[in-house]
Parts: sequence; structure tokens; C-alpha cells
Amino acid sequence: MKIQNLPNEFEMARPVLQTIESAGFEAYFVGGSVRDTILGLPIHDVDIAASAYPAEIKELFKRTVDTGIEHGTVMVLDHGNGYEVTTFRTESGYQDYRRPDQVTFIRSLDEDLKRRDFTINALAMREDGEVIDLFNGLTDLKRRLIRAVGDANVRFNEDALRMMRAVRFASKLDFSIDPDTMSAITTHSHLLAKIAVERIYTEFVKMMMGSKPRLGLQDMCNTKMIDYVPEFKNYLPGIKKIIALPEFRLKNEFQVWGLISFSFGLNHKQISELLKRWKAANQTIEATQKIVTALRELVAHGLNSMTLFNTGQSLLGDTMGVARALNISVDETKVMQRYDQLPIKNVHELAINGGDLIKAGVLKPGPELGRILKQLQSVVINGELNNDQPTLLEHARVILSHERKGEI
Ligand SMILES: Nc1ccn([C@@H]2O[C@H](COP(=O)(O)OP(=O)(O)OP(=O)(O)O)[C@@H](O)[C@H]2O)c(=O)n1
Repeated sequence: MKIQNLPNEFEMARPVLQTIESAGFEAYFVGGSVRDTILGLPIHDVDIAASAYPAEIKELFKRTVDTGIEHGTVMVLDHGNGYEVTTFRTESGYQDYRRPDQVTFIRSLDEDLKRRDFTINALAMREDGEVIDLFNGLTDLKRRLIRAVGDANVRFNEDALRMMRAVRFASKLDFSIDPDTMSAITTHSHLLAKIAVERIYTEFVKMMMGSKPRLGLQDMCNTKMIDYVPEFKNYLPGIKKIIALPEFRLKNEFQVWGLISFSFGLNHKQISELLKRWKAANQTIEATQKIVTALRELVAHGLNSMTLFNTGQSLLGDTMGVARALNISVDETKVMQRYDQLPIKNVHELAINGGDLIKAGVLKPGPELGRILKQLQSVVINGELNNDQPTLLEHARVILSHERKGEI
């Protein structure tokens, strides 16, 4: 098969392949960009595989960077773009089910394609668009099938993360998983425990952002992979709830964890504990907590002004995204309008700050300042007082005098 009208990314990279070939080596486009082009999906970057060894690639181009030279990858800089060129290789000694202990550079494309995970990822394309398909990857693309190259058991023993990749690609592309490949995943699902949780995290989030995340979760349950990701086996009813939802799409990882935490019924502390087990960033934990708080309020009585303020515009958008996924009915325009009408959108917009309170002799520097400012912020956000300095100074005096009287 020859692909006509290659996307621009390939056209731009063509001179790199031509340079390698004119020196007597072979060079091909490989991996996800070839797969996605055949499927008519947009591509982001192109990967190149070549029979030239890294030192030979470096001799052919003026500017190169050793991005992963021990694995055979050199970045070639050409007309302001960088292209990763990886020498054909075989991999061996995956003693830890993760990464090959040893890579051997080879001159044979066939051997290089043989070591790859799935048939749809084992296609190579010449610079003129001709596709080399040794494992019926093109048929599998047509049949919408994720199928391991060769013996699936061997592939998953080499790299257990590939089991998550299978589920991720199935969800992303709306493909099914070949029965032999699926049964090999069930046999080897326990090997997921050997994989760094950060790597599983990346695949899991991509899976949840795919077009069929419910199928991905179902596959994870059927194959028992779910037992080897942090704590999910404690929340099977929550997972079943997600699987039972109508089809949905999530846009980013905050939405993914918002949906999961809400469906699992987690409070802030539990969200933090679960996400720390997944080694999520603190920013993700905080965003998830805000989304879940907002969702709970939406369901209970609608969002109050303070929550609108605390959630902020961007996470409110994510909250709406998760609400849609959860089939919670919300007047999104109204929520965003109410946000737009908040008297202040962040603490810096408050007409008074700690310095002003000190200068006016209302308070001395100290922890009291923050507490009073929070109260002023809250009366402004709730529309009880105008956001102007004299009014807020006066209110600060009133709060303090009430408190002092109370103390006496
Ligand atoms: N565990 C892995 C990871 C990658 N690969 C091979 O390396 C290629 C590039 O991998 P990667 O960039 O991780 O994924 P893509 O397939 O390019 O997909 P995407 O860019 O959508 O993540 C894959 O196509 C596949 O041939 C593999 O065999 N086994």
C-alpha cells in the first residue's frame, strides 16, 4: 500500500530520510505517526528508524543531539525541526518486565519491527509513502483490532506496561483487543505490579481521555489489571458506576480524577491519599478536590459564590466537563455568567490588603491579618459589602471590636 498526500510533518522530514538513504542506509517512518496517518488522525511528531548506527547518523548531519544514544536514538536538527532517528535494534533481557537490559543495533528492518508491541504499531513507511507491513497491521487497522506482534505472552513478559498500552489504544481508537492478546493480558496482569506507577498513570490517563474509556475500565476489570493499580480494587462499585454511564469524553487529567473521585465518593483526604499512591502532582490533587467540592454542591443545591470563587474559571470549566460525563444536568451558561459577575475573581482584586490594615492602625503584623482578610474577602464575594477600601476598613474594625467585646 502506498499513502498519497502525506501530511506535512512527513514532507518536512523527508530530506532527513533522503540524506540517510543517499549514504547507502535504509530509513523509514515508524510508530504512532504511521498508524495515525492511515487512520486519518492528526499527527504530532514523526519517528524515524534507520539501519545506520548512531555514530554513522552523527556523521551524516551537521547538527545532532544525543537524546538517547545508548538506546540508539539521535536527534537530528534540520531547518529548525528536531527528528528522532533510532537505529534498528533488538532488545533482550527484560529481567524486570520493564525496560530491556540490552539493546543490540542491527541492520535489518524486519528484526526491528518484530520487537514492537502491536501490529498496528509495527508498520514502517518509506519516504515515498509505501508502507511495509510484515504482521498484517493494515488489516488490523481495518478490522479495528489491537493484536500483539507474534506471541502476546512474550510481548507482555518483555514489557508489562504494554498491557496498559493495549487498553489505552483500544480506548483511544475505539478498537477491540484480539482474544489471544486479551487472554495473554489476563495471564500476565499481575506483572503490572512491577511497573513504576508513574508509567501506569500516563497510560491510564490517556486511556480515560480516549473515545471509549468505559470499555477500557471494563477491560481492566475483565483482565484483573484493576487489581494492580493503586487502591482501585477497593472501589469496584464506583468503577461499575462509571462503566454504566452513557458514553463520555474527558479533556484533561483533572477531569479524569474528578470523575473518578466523585464516582468513588471520596472526601478531600481520601482524594489526596489515593492520588498520592498514584504519585500525582500536588496541583492535580488540589484541582481534583476543587472539582469534587463543586460537583457535590451542584448536585445538592447549586454552586454558592464562595465555591465559584474558590474553583476559578478554568476548573469550573472542568467541573462542567465532568458533570456532563456524569449526566448531571446543569445550566452551564448560567454558572459561567454567575462566575463572570463575581465582584472579585482573585484575592489581589480585593480593595484592601494586609499593608492597608496595618497602615490604618487596625491591626499589627501577624497571623490575625490573614484571618481578617479572609473574612473581608468572603463578605465581598457573597455581595454583602462593596469592594471599596473605606467600607472594608470599617468592616474590619467592626469585626475586631465585636470579637474583643466577645472576649471580655
Ligand atoms: N512498550 C512499548 C513502547 C513502544 N513500542 C514501540 O515504539 C513505538 C513508539 O512508541 P510511543 O512513542 O510510546 O507510542 P506511539 O505508538 O508512537 O503512540 P503515541 O504517540 O500515540 O503514544 C510504538 O509505536 C511501538 O512500535 C513498543 O513496542 N513497546
